[in-house]
Amino acid sequence: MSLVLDQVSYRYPGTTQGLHDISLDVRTGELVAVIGPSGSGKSTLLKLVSGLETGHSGRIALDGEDLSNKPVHQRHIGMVFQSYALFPHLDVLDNVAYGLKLRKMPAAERTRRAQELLDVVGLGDYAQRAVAQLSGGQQQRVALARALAIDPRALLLDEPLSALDASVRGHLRDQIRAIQQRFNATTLLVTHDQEEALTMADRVAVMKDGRLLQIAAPRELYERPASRAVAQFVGLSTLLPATVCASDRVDLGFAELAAPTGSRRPGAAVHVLIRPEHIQGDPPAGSLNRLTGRAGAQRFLGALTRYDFEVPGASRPFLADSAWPAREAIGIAPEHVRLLDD
Ligand SMILES: Nc1ncnc2c1ncn2[C@@H]1O[C@H](COP(=O)(O)OP(=O)(O)OP(=O)(O)O)[C@@H](O)[C@H]1O
Repeated sequence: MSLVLDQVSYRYPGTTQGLHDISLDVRTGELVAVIGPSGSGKSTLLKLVSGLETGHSGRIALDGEDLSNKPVHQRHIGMVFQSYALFPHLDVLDNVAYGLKLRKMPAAERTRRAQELLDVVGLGDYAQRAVAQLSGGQQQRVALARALAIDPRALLLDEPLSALDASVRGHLRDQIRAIQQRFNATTLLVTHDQEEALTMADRVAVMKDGRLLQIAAPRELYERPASRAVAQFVGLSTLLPATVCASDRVDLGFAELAAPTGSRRPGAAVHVLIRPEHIQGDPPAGSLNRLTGRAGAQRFLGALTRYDFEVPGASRPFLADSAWPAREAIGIAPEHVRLLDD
């Protein structure tokens, strides 16, 4: 089942907030994560796909079928929310079987199906437990089992892990991804956690102010952000204004760097993007793109130290990751100096 949004716009009545001209497709079995600052429209997007919010322009279609006039229950979409939204008066098995009961599946069959899904999420022995006796992570697995039980045409996950402890989150992230792949479920995942998005998704969509800024595979998004807004939101970096001064050089004001400038002309205003892991400490004197200065604030992160490196004249320090902070200079290979057009 492929999910297609074609020029979808939506405005909350009486406001200017909503979505503006969103086009994106989620291929069969693909997991697309939607990230963006608070208020960027991530939840609104899921609500429109699920049918919890209606009245958009443009088209939302599942395998070619327009969903616009279908009520929530006829869309056949599985949903998992941040708040587990389980029924406290039903036991675990009945929670999972709930959607099947609505769909009038015979009792014996739905018990078998619900038990099967509980086995998949590793809670086969918890079928008769009360929901309140489960941990947050277990409740979220029940919610996932319930969403999958109806054999959904698509799966919508809205911040499914954000209420959980960090230790549970990492494990459950892997589990959800494995189950999503096993079911070949076409999935939209909304998260404010970019690490979650980059690790779980086939592609990541970045939203801001109700618009889609970029959609790309995690590595592509990280290595080739389309704009400064995306670069600032995805991963850590140093971003500095610069001017192209020759076919392979940019001028930062306080120094020049060798960099691939593509087809840009001298005088073009750009921003230089440098990722922390691409900064080399104390390169040999005379090497290309060597900048002298001194290390500032340091944060020890175990395997590496993240530190600021201050270069005289620069408006902000360079952010670098390495085993040890540089003593007197940093270096950046030209291919790791990325230019973003202003
Ligand atoms: N029911 C509503 N009525 C009016 N405006 C709304 C409503 N719900 C959301 N908005 C506005 O629409 C915009 C998008 O909200 P949305 O909840 O989709 O953002 P989000 O990216 O999911 O944010 P967060 O990460 O904080 O959950 C925001 O400016 C928000 O204030």
